Amino acid sequence: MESFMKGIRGDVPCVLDMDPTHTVGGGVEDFYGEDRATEDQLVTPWTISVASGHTLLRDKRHNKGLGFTETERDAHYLRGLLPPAIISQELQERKMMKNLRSYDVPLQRYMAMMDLQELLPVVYTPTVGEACQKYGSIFRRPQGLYISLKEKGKILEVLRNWPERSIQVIVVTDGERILGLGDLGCQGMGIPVGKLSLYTALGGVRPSACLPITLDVGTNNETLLNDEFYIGLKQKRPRGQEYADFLQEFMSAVKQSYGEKVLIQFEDFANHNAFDLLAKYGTTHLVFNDDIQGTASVVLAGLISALKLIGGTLADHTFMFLGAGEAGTGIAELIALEISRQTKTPVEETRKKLWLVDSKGLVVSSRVESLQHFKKPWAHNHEPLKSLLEAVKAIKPTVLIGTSGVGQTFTQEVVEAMSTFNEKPLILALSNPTSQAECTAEQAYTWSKGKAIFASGSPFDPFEYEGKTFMPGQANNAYVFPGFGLGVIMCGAIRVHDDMLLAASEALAKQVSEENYAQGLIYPPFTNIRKISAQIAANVAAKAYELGLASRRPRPDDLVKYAESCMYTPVYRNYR
Ligand SMILES: O=C([O-])CC(=O)C(=O)O
Ligand SMILES: [Mg+2]
Repeated sequence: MESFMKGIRGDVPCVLDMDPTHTVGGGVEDFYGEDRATEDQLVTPWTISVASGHTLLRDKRHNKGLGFTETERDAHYLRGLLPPAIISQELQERKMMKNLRSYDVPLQRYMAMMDLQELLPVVYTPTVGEACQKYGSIFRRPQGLYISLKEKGKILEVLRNWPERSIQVIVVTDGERILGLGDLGCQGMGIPVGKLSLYTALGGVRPSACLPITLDVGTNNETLLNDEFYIGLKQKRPRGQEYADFLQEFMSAVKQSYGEKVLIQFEDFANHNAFDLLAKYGTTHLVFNDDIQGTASVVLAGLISALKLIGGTLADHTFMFLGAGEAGTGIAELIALEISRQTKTPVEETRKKLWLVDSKGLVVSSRVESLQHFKKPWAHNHEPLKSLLEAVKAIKPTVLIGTSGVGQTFTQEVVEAMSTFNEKPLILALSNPTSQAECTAEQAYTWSKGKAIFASGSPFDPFEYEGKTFMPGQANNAYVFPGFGLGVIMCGAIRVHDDMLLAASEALAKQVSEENYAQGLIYPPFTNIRKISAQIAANVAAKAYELGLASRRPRPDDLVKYAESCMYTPVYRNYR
């Protein structure tokens, strides 16, 4: 079986190629749990067979549709099962794109692409948000692995039902805070599926090595609980020990199944679990929280490159956040860390340049007793202020960052105030999807009279203001997590370290060209993302080696080349 797997995958030179013996500490080598079988412990007699004929056409990993050559049609019993034309992969892609573009409604495009996610650049924010909201009614065929409270005590067995054994990246959500849309329960599955599609499309991680997981622990969303089409458990979310035990079982089962070096990306958990999970499993597993760490790394990159446009060093600026949750505090902490490194000042000092505003107003020291633990480091000395506008006027930030998950909260007054004391106010409206953006590109440019440098989490079209075209950037964690993940797995990292996030930011910021700056862009265009991901992967891996956290030896000399050689491309392989 091993040689068979090498045979079908061996045509792309890549260390990520599944050598089933490559992991430590897990059950990877014992793919089917056969070694653990006893009279009481029964095992499933899994088999692997070579697909041909009708079965081959229905196997989405190997099917090429009309792309099968004459020889392959003979060799694989396909004669008669396909019409006679042979259509190249390139032509198939063109046909697919033409069909997709013929749909006017983005959600229809999403549904058309659900069948094809491994091969095409994928649907992401904003449509994935709508897809999650309507997942119950658009549900066609399952994607990803659903692990619900019903499977408590049996999670290891559920993992075994997944058809792939060699997993390198897991994106897991419990659906409690899907983008800025709130608790979507089990329907959050669109997010891990979408994120992993980007892992493949943007970061070149092999699709079969990606595992999307939704932990269904119920939902507190009354609409879903009363929806006859809801696909998840109809019960309220447990808190405390029951939740912690379930997560513990999951995390242990993952390690046991896939080993020490599988990357587990936490996605769209609610604040009250996200920080604790990251802290708890950060020391025992290879975990990464995209909303806290990925977003932070992308925003820091944007800030580093924005300095070329707004001048000064990071330490010269004053930052204000609306929203003191995962993204807000995550970004703030990474900026404070970078300033601390640059200025050799303790992070406790550098944090004072960053101000957070939450739903109760400015985060200040007089509120410290009642603050959630992740907000406490940001409670600076200042009189209490109730609104963002008051806070902006009092603190006069140079950079305003929206991470509130609430749309239309950067009002005209706020943007105008930012423009009175800043030559070029930097305004980042990061909440997703578009409906939750703190302001639109059009509003930022119009209200600032064309002064703002603007980027947002979800994409906005270029906007023309007084004869000039403004290009909004997309400050979305999608710039970093695919390359970051590739970097981590290609060097066999065993833990994620904050310095690896800084390394990713620096690599991304370096990719912004003079031409981009001239257009007011603080991020490089997404069209070059595979190249960018390779640079990020290389820088992250270099840092992991430097920190002694990389287990793959010897260290490749040219990490960029190595990253590129590790990237999977969806081209049809030739069959014997
Ligand atoms: O998914 C996205 O577009 C960015 C993200 O992580 C979030 O908003 O939670
Ligand atoms: Mg997210």
